[in-house]
Order: sequence, then structure tokens, then C-alpha cells
Amino acid sequence: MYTGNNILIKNGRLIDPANNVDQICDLFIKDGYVSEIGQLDNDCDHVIDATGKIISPGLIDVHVHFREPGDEEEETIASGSMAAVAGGFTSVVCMPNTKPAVDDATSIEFVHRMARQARKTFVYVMGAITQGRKGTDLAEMGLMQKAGAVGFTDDGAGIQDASIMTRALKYASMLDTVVSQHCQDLSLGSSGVMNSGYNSTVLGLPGMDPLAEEMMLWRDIQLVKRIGVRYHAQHISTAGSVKIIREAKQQGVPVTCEVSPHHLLLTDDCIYEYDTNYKVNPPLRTKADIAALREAIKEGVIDCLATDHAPHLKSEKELEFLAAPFGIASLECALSLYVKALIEPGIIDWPQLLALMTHKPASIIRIEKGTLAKGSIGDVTIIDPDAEYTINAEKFYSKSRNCPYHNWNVRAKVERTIVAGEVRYSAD
Ligand SMILES: NC(=O)N[C@@H](CC(=O)O)C(=O)O
Ligand SMILES: [Zn+2]
Ligand SMILES: [Zn+2]
Repeated sequence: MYTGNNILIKNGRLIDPANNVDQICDLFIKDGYVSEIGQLDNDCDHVIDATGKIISPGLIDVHVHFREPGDEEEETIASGSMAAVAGGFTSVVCMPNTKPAVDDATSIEFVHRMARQARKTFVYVMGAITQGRKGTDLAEMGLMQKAGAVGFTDDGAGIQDASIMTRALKYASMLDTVVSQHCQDLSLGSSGVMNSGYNSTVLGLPGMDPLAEEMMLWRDIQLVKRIGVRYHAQHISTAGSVKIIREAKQQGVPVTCEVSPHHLLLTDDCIYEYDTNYKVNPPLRTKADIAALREAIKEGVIDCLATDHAPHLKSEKELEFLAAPFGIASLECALSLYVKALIEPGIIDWPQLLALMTHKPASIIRIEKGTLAKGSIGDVTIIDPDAEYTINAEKFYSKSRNCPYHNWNVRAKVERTIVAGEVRYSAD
């Protein structure tokens, strides 16, 4: 008989990067919180044998798109939450580019309410920087923060106007919050659909200049230096961006950044058949960019990994390349993709990977999560690092199927996802 909320996880490789822990042991979760770690013999009805498995703090993704309100046929907060736990994520941060945009306190509360009802993963929200994400008038950032917004972004677009960005950064500084930017200067071209270069020329498709990303990133860093505010660069994709961030960090600028799985694994060579599942913003770049991003991860220049899970309808992705929407759905296979990109080639090891997916993203949005220290919330992901499987997008809990990794053979399977001491996902 099941008599309570307690779970005993036995004999796993417990990796808690925040506390430099990497050892075979047991973990006891009591009433939703981490209660004991060690060789345990607690009396418990719910025992999970984790022999050969990794016990990790619940994974955290600071960049996902759930499409509610507005495009519920693509993803709802409930379907996205289920996809999250299936991917091992116990906390995600929703972007505000819904319809309407999340640009006021009521909308923030709406997302929280739907997430509570879904009762899968913890869902945090970033509010829009500008009203309706139009880039012209600041939204009520203070009120949204009071309602629980963990940061601000107009993701899908960057703030083009430097004076608006200055005002946003000053407000954010006052509120001690983080501004998250999608770096893309549209004055260098707003009609591009893929990386500009040899492939875009051959395919006859309008290109997106790497400089459009780097120019906005560089501009923002100058503003951040002057104002003094936490700034996060979303989904950076070019070798040039790595260089800008590395230099800014050397100068002590409070900048952080994330990288998405597709920018570590795919290049614009993939677009030769005009498959729109490879259409994403920022676009897939080149082998040299992948090498620079991987090297930056090894060096510690990248602060976290984030999926930028961007679900879209099949009917929209079936449009011609020029007209199809940008985005890749990857929440449910992200961990395996990072393993392929970073662990298999020997760039980083498991503790380093998990740091980039747990306490490091937690510190960017300042939530007290991402560790298994005694007293922490019972958010745990159990991973079989050796399990091999084939990604099957048709079986995703996500409502969308726009996944270029369908049929890929990968490693590392999420076995169980425990959120606040409750098993919310189980692979079998
Ligand atoms: N990344 C994408 O290609 N698309 C995102 C928007 C974004 O993250 O910029 C989306 O909302 O679909
Ligand atoms: Zn973006
Ligand atoms: Zn995004």
C-alpha cells in the first residue's frame, strides 16, 4: 500500500554539480523535499532502484514556447508540461510570444494557473518587455514581476530601438531582474529565412547575416556596461557572438548566455531539400560556428543549455520554405541531443553537462533550485546514461511534430521525473 509522499531512490550515481557531489548513494525524499543522502535503509513503500542510473537535480530549461493562449492546437501549457517532464525537465520558463503576448500581470497569472492545473512541471514565465511585443512602449514590468515574472524578453524579436532598450535595461536594473534578448538587428535584413552564405546563394533563399545577431549583442553589452543590469543572450549561434560574450565576461560585464541543441548539431547544409523542420531562428549556421560554440561550452563561456522548444503545426511547416514558421520542437529529446553534441565527442562530462542544465540556469532566473542538497525541493531526474533508443517524434507528448531529429539513434534516456516529491513521469 502507498502510504505517503516519501520516495527512496537506491544505489544511483548521484550527481549534484552545485555541491560537487558525484557518488554512488541513496536519496530519500520526504514530504516533497530532499531529506537524506547516503547509504540509507529507511522504511519506505516507494523504492526506486537506480542501479546504473544517474540521479540528477531536476533539469531546468529557461527557454520554451508553449502556445497558450492563442495557438492551443500547437501546444497547450498542459501538453508542453507533459513534454517537459518526459524530457526530464522539472522547471521550464515560458516565453511571452503567445497571442496575445504575455505583457501584463493577469497573463502571467493565467500561465501559472494553467500550469498548476496541469500538475506536471514547474512553469515560470518571462513577461514581454514591450506592450504587445511591438518594440515601442514598455510593458508594466514591475507589475509583472510582482505577479511572478522571472525576467523579461520580446523573444521572437529583439528590441530594435536602442533608446527603448536603454529604458528597459534601466527598469530591469531598478527591479533587479534579468533582460533576455533575442539578438537580431532587423536593419540588416528582415526577410531572411536561413543563414546567409554559400548555401543560401545556391538554394536561392534570402539569407540572415551572422552580423545581425552580433551587432545587437555588441550594442546591448555597451548599454549593459553603462547601466549595470543582468543581461541574458538567448540562443546564440555564431562564432562571433562567442567572442563578444567571452570578452564581455573578461571585463566583468554581468552577461550570461544560452545555446540550443540545434546550434550544436545541425548546419545550413541540412537545408538542401528545403525541409522546413530545419527552419529556425537564429538559423542553423556552419561547422565553424558549431565548433566555436562547443569550445565555448568546454571553456565555461556558455552559462546554460536551453531548448528553445518551438512547436508548430504540421500544416504550417508544410508551407514552402519562405512562408513556413521558424522553430524546432525538442523538449522530449533535448538531453540525448546534448549528450550527442557534448558528451560523446568528449567535450564535457556528465557533471559538467548537468551543471549547464540545473543550477546554472536556476541562477540566471534566480530560483532556489537545481541542487539536491538536504532541504531542497524534491525535483529529481533519473537518467539511464547508456540506454540507446530511436527518437520517434510521432510519440511525443508535445502536440507538435516539427522535429528534425525524428529517427535519430541516440543515448541517455529519462527514466523518471520527480517533481516536488511526486513521480510525474515514468518511462515504463
Ligand atoms: N526559435 C524559433 O525559431 N522560433 C520561436 C521564436 C524565437 O525563439 O525566436 C517561436 O516562437 O517559434
Ligand atoms: Zn528567439
Ligand atoms: Zn524562443
